[in-house]
Amino acid sequence: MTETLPTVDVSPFATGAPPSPEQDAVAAEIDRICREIGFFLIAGHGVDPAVKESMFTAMHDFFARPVEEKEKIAIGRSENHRGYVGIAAEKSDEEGAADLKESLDTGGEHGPDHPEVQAGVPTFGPNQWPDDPAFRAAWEAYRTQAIEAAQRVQRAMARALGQHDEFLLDRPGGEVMYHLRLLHYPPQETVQPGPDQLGCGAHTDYGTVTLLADDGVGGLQVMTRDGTWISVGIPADLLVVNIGDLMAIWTNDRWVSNPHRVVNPPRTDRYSIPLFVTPPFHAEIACLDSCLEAGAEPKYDAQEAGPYLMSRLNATHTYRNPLLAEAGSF
Ligand SMILES: O=C(O)CCC(=O)C(=O)O
Ligand SMILES: [Fe+2]
Repeated sequence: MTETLPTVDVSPFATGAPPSPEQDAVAAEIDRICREIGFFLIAGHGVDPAVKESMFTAMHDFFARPVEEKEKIAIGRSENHRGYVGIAAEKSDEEGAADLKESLDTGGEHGPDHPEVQAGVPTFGPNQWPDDPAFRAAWEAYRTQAIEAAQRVQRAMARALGQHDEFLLDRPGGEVMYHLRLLHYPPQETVQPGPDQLGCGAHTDYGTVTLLADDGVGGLQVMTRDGTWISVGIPADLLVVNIGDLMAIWTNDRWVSNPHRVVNPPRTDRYSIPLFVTPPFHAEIACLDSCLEAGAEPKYDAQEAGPYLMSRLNATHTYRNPLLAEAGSF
């Protein structure tokens, strides 16, 4: 069954907007939705449709290249988790089969003088670029606008949680991390899924929030709090926002980090672009007082954001974990 997720207009939280009653209404609406399902659609995100379209065009061109060319920028050549991940080189569901998707992982572009690079923080450093000048221009334009959209959402969420508006954007422990992932799911006929094999196995996201654009082909499925899988369609002018594990820890599960997965479409390719937002590498994530009901205990141990992220990447990527590859079905 395809469901329509609720839509929230986040434009009142545009960078520089003065405080307004509309903002309070947006924050209250997000709180109401995320208590039930940690997935919703956003309008008023500020991403120009032409900028999004150019990003999809550039990624189509990249994924259409021969695999040997894509492997020249393989993620295993990067010391900071950026580059190409081939088909079946990741297990989003550690217990399940390998993912039938390929990706190009990108993050902030950090030179050798960046303090976090100097400090050897493993999520900071240079990207590996496709050999295509148009790619980088399209990427820069899209990433800038997607980050602005994610910041609108983070301000609204901070307000909803009774914190000051910049709470999620300005944490001790470094810079908020924005990891832009370009994903390609080939058609079922091409990849021939094994039994229970998916484009992206069931998983929860690891960070604070994820902002997702897709090409309208469909295939994303979300598990609701009561354990039912629903298929989610994404209207062309909207983006999806979903809650990740660190936000569930911060809110003591007031907001849900839903398992979700992707099925390879029949007879057509699917392309999607998640922007993963993770708190600063050294930020301590512990249950917020505003989310702890009287007499209740925190459900989760506090986590340091970066090491939590790395533990999840180590558990799911073959290039980080040779044992995972040996475990079979890769
Ligand atoms: O491709 C999608 O729609 C979702 C991908 C996803 O869930 C992920 O990369 O974490
Ligand atoms: Fe995900």
